[in-house]
Amino acid sequence: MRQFEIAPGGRLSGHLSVPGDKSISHRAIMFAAIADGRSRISGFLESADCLATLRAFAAMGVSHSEDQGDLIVDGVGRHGLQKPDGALDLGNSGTSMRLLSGLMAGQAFDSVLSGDAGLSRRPMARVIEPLTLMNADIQGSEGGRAPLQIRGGRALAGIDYTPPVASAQIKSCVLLAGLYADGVTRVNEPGVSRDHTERMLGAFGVGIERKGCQLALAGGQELHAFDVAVPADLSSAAFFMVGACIASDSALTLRGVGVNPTRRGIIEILQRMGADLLLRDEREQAGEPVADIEIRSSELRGVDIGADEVELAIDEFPAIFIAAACASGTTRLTGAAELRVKESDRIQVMADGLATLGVDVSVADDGLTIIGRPEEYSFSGGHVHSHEDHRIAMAFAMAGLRASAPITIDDCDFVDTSFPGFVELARSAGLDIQSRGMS
Ligand SMILES: O=C(O)C1=C[C@@H](OP(=O)(O)O)[C@@H](O)[C@H](O)C1
Ligand SMILES: C=C(OP(=O)(O)O)C(=O)O
Repeated sequence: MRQFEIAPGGRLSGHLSVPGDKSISHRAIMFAAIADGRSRISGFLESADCLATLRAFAAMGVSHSEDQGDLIVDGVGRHGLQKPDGALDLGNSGTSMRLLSGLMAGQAFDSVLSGDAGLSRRPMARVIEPLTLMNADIQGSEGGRAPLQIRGGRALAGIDYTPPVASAQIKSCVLLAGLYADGVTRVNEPGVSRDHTERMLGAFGVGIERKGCQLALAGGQELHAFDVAVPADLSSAAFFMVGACIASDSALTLRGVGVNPTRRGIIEILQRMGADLLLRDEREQAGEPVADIEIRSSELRGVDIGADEVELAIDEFPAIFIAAACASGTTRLTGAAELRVKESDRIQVMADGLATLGVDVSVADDGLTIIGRPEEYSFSGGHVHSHEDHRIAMAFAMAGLRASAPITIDDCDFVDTSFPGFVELARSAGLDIQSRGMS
């Protein structure tokens, strides 16, 4: 397993392009695969998670190729997927498993969705339940975990469903099954969640209607090829945004980052904390809002973050906690129990790492409280465990910028699930980071 070693101090500067958006890359493959015709995907994220999705469709007879750095996918149509030879191994990727479960429920053939040890610990009852209501035959192993066994050839029926938590993965799963169902499928969102599925289904020619918090999609619609231009991933940019805020004498521009309103909670939270952060040249790219983000060293202050903001910044909390530890005053997060069921228990694992680095932190069931240390060295050095969670590893890497001694981080191979090239990009921006050990 690779380990990161970060020498203390440093500043971040320059113009950076972080890799493509993971959520949008997954959806681009899935929708292009079941569309009629050839789609071109530029800016596709070649991370382990998205490559797992790509391999799953290749195993179902969807061919792809590369042209001038773009990914070309030859769609097979809504009913053109073929039975794969074995289980579809989705690695560490929750998005692949939950969205594919909806798609597989509508196929004529049986399938098995499996994943690595981390993915096999994550809750899948949240997709098994609505799919079962739609008359799918889907079985998890004990406690509703992967592997998922899905029987094909079922007549699915549209449902009117309210998920128990705001989740783009549950919403997208139900809508994808809805494409194969008789009648209309309705999802009532209990809170705002990222809307990439709705935007991209629309771009592929699917009629999907929103009335307030309800989405409605009629079954039986065909998708038509579309060229997707994937923006840079705000969730990857988040580490550099926080790094530039907390390091002295720093100024970064992050180019072409997705700033979808259902995803940009971190921008609002950092601005509320006093970050010197500006969006430049806001524009639209293949149906998604994009901007350049300029960010400079900032004197941050602690804030309260409540349930209504959680899903808008769901993957950015590890980075936000690092910012909070460098702020003056206290940051309190509530309503964030969902963080406990990501690649790791991101509340406990971050709290443990922060405590190791000398930060005063207390944990509640649904959040945590961090008492910031705005002094020059907000963190001591120390040895932090990422628990095989990419976002934990990258967040603690940025803590090195305000540490008094070296920080080492375990289990960093998983960074490749979302951010291949993180170490090289961070070094080019000024972080003194080394990656050691075998992958
Ligand atoms: O739909 C997606 O692409 C994702 C949705 C989020 O999960 P939930 O929707 O379950 O909160 C997020 O944590 C995940 O990284 C990607
Ligand atoms: C939660 C994440 O991804 P997934 O659910 O796709 O594993 C993430 O990338 O932070």
